[in-house]
Amino acid sequence: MTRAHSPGPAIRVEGVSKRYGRTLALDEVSFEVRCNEIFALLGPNGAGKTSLLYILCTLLRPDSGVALIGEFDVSRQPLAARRRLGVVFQEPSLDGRLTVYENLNLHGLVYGVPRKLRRQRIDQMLALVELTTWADRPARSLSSGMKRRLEIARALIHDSEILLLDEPTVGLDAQTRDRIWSYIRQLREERQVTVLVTTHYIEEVETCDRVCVVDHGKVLALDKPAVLKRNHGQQLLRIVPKTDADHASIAARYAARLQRQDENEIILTSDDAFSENFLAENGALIRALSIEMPSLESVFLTLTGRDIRDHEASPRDLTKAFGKIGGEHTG
Ligand SMILES: Nc1ncnc2c1ncn2[C@@H]1O[C@H](COP(=O)(O)OP(=O)(O)OP(=O)(O)O)[C@@H](O)[C@H]1O
Repeated sequence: MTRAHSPGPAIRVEGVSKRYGRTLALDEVSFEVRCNEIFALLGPNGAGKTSLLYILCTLLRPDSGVALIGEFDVSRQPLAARRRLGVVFQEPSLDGRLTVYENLNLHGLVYGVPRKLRRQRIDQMLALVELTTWADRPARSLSSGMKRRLEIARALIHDSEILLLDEPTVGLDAQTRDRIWSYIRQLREERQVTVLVTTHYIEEVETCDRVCVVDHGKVLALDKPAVLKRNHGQQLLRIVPKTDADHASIAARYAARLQRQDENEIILTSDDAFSENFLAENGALIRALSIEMPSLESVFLTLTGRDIRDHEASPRDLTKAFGKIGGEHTG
């Protein structure tokens, strides 16, 4: 199936801000997503990605700024904007008692897809996400990876042009994550869908067309992965010193190159000659050392001063998850 795209961008966000009490979740965010691209919003937990997605899918109103889906303003024409969108949220939203087929059918009914077309699309989507043989099973009997595949299929039953995916692979094993990404790419090729995906898995954004790095509600950089690496990437040396005293002496001696340190590790900016000299001079002080070529991780570190690996779910995130389900709490 081919799709004729309108000439403008698929998504336009202009100066969007959103505040929860004292927390400024989005601070004048602006960017455009081109038709048919796979666009990643990369940022740690709490960066503002979900708030932005909620605004785009009309569940949350921005305090200021404008967000457009195609030519439709999400605040003024929410229904028209919504019809163009398929959304997969972080929290599963399938009805576990209904079968796989019924979940898809219900979605088609809600969006007013005529019966014959509904059947046809359900069959197509089930085939795409390889769930045809599961059509008559209750959704609750699926594994988490299969549920995520079903949610992606469901988001496309009303022939949405734009797919918003909030951390679609979070909590899934590596093989399932690869599979989900191959469906996403296939959708882009075969159905000319535009995909905006949020993630904090840096390796996943390598294959996206463009990456928007966000932190503390601000866009820090936006470009193709290769360009981000060229402009902001650094070769890094990750060093695990043997003792606390070794740690202190390395950190003091190379303060000018210090990117980040914690109790286990020191990260220095590097190049080939520096790495070689460092090892020759400090070999006796270190337990382990690894060289990282310019990567998106180093881009993130350079832009934010923080390591994206530090951001695992914390008790604060769990409290925030409560807020997302319904409660509003101020930070
Ligand atoms: N309902 C809410 N009430 C109060 N603060 C909130 C609420 N939802 C989000 N926040 C805060 O707004 C900021 C941005 O949160 P948001 O969920 O948009 O970030 P995120 O990048 O999507 O993170 P995650 O990956 O954890 O979903 C955070 O500081 C968060 O604590």
